[in-house]
Amino acid sequence: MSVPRLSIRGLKKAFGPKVVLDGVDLDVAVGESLVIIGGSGTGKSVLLKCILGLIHPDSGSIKLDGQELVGLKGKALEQARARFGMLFQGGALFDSLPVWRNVTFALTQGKLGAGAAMHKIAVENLAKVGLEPRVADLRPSELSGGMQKRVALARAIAANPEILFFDEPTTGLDPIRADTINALIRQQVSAMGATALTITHDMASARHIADRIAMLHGGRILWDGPVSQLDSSGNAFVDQFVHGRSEGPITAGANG
Ligand SMILES: Nc1ncnc2c1ncn2[C@@H]1O[C@H](COP(=O)(O)OP(=O)(O)OP(=O)(O)O)[C@@H](O)[C@H]1O
Repeated sequence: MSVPRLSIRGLKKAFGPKVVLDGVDLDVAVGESLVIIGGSGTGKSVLLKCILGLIHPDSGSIKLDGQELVGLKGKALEQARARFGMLFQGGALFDSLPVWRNVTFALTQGKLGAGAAMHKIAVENLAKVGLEPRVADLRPSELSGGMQKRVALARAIAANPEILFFDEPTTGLDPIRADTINALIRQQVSAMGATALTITHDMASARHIADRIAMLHGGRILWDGPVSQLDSSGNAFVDQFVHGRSEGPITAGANG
């Protein structure tokens, strides 16, 4: 078997007495789109932040192509992160910068300069997400929520990363705009041959984006399988979550 692009073993993280991750094991294969589902407060964001190196886990391992990420610092961490593209919840665009500067932010590391070349790259990436060239010169605040998400997606893909992370990519969008974003994510991930890891509690989005789904609950991955098996998982927790039932083994408020 080939080495997974991302391999997580025994990952633990607690904040004081509150155990959030309690031994997460998860592999993401090269070119696979994996979606992590789970209720509010189950630790999806904490897991993502551990992978991105924004939170230090208490123990466990996160390997990228076999290389340990936990404990990486300085240049080595920067090099690993350069392979990542990220779409943050809410877009996280800079309103003080025009759209084209936002899209090329990772390429310029926030520095100004190389204007014409960067503008061209921004326009090319905006086209990939269905936005016209004129959008490049607008400010994020002049765009609708759906357009802002597209700009954020253009920014995530602009540096041609090998691994894309999507944090609640459809939050705040109506179902039609959400579906457009899901389709664009699917399309771009395939076109780039990238590996994708998404966290969401939007089941429509999960079904659309995923090759494989993993459910985080009680600090662990309690089920993972192909999206085609989601409705026949035979797991009462997955069933309850997927169908949004209030009755079942998951109790509301259990995770804070
Ligand atoms: N820096 C922190 N300090 C203390 N507690 C934290 C910190 N970050 C997260 N937590 C706690 O960890 C738990 C998991 O939070 P997390 O944001 O990962 O949940 P989530 O699954 O992403 O939820 P949602 O779907 O609502 O975004 C929560 O109880 C949260 O309060």
